[in-house]
Amino acid sequence: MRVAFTKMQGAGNDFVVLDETRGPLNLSPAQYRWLADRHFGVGADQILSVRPAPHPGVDFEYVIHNADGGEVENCGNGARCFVRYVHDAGLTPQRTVRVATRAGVLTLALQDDGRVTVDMGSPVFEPARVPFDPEGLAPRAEGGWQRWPLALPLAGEPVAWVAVLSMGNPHAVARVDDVDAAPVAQWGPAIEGHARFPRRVNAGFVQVVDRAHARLRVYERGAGETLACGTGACAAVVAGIRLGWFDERVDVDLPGGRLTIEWPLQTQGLTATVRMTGPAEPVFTGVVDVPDLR
Ligand SMILES: N[C@@H](CCC[C@H](N)C(=O)O)C(=O)O
Repeated sequence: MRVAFTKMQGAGNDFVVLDETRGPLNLSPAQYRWLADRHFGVGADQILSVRPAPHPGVDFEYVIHNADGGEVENCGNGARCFVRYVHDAGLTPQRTVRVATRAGVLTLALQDDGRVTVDMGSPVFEPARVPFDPEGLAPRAEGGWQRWPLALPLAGEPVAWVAVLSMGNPHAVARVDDVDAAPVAQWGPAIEGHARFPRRVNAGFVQVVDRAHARLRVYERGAGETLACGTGACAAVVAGIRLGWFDERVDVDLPGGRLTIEWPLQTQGLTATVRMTGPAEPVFTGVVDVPDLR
């Protein structure tokens, strides 16, 4: 099957974007994996599909598949690329669009400077809704609220102290002294596939530089370590604000670029929504023959 695509990136987190507004491509998980493959396919961390609005009140449906072929609930860097794509491709004249995702409705706004701001919705802390099983895990005394952070035992390793929450998709955030020396390659897969997370989890490693500045690396569920993870940046900042490390606006430096995350906990409380601002850039367009993999 011949498939037209646009390659995009947001802070180095890269995507194959597919226009399915005129009909579904009905790709199989193996075909998503092929598109994401950096040797045999196009190469991407995630595949983003633009589909028609599934219900009134939204402009499009935004569907996300990880490089491993699995469909997931949310992708922050992808959301920024999504609005840039639908605007540049002439699918809408609007600079602000509302999209339906498996995690709910997101509002995406193109800024005059080319960056994009996304209202990522409210974080979710209830373990069952992450989903996460915290039963019997020891809290760190200084956590002080909702038993955060928790000691997650890793086979053959010391425990990882993780704050767990959902930004529509699941995240476990560990604070580290130096993100360059963080054990991302060892702990990332161990946390991602930990039995306490029935749908697996994205593993973030955050260094607090000061109250308005963080450094972050993320080992993503279904994609491995990426150059940036938007929902991971939101999760790390939300966790850090709740634990008293950060003020309400934080610049997060990831290996591929900077994202600015705002969460007005003090003024609006726990249901405040998280705003993420960052880049979204087209890289190239193309047409590929996708093999008939089922
Ligand atoms: N890169 C993304 C997150 C993509 C989905 C994630 N790997 C998951 O499985 O939940 C982002 O920018 O948020």
